[in-house]
Amino acid sequence: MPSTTPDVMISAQGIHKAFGGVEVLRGVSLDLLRGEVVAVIGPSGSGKSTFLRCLNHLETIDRGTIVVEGETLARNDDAGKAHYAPEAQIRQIGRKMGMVFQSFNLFPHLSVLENIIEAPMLVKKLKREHIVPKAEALLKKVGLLEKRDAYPNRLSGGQKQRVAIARALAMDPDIMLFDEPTSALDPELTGEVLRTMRELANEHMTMLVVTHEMGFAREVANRVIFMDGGAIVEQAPAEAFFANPQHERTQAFLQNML
Ligand SMILES: Nc1ncnc2c1ncn2[C@@H]1O[C@H](COP(=O)(O)OP(=O)(O)OP(=O)(O)O)[C@@H](O)[C@H]1O
Repeated sequence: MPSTTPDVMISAQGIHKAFGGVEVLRGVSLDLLRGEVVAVIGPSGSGKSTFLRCLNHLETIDRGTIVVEGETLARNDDAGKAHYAPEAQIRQIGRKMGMVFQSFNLFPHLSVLENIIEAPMLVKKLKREHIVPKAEALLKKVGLLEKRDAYPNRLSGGQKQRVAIARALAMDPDIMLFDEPTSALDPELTGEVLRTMRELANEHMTMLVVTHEMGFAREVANRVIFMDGGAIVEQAPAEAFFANPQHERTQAFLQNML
């Protein structure tokens, strides 16, 4: 049974997903708790991004249950196939989660400020004068207020990613999902993005982070999940995970990464 207590922000149970007959998620289950920072690590192709994208309905699942803050996004029907909530409910559930992508996905034809206020105005129907001060406060928070009127092509990768984080936060999500947020950045630019994420974690934002940054997983995450071959092989509190990995596949992976 999926857990629906209020402190479980996302409950995903027995998630299966195949692309063209190849199963890339083989019964993945995870409860993400309020205020938790969970890092999902694992080799390339292990299904980490696909799992994250399923939670946010960027991919549909074949089988399993996804409950977000007590609201069911998908659950198995009598035939054991995933059945989704009606479209309006899917959209409402989607708004509980902010997503940050590896490739930033900023609108190139909009200024930094316009990128941030676009969704609150279009989706939440907020008035411009209401959302602009908030957008400016978010830009200040990510250290980019002076870039308010710049266009994305004038920003570094790290700056773009911080704008993308501010943009996601402007929708007031309860949960932030990060899909390899620093993988497209030059090494010297990852620190500024990780710092912003660390600040969010310190403010007790609930975060699920697919990452190759072992330092971030070790220092910021409360819990680390290791995926391999479309399944969760091992999970533990971050300190225990790195100090004493139990599974030999985890040990081999960490040996390569650290
Ligand atoms: N849209 C898609 N169509 C077909 N196959 C896909 C699609 N998306 C992902 N896959 C495949 O699913 C598998 C899991 O991919 P996924 O991106 O989830 O892995 P990952 O663990 O996030 O890897 P990486 O760390 O390299 O990003 C891979 O074999 C990938 O090629």
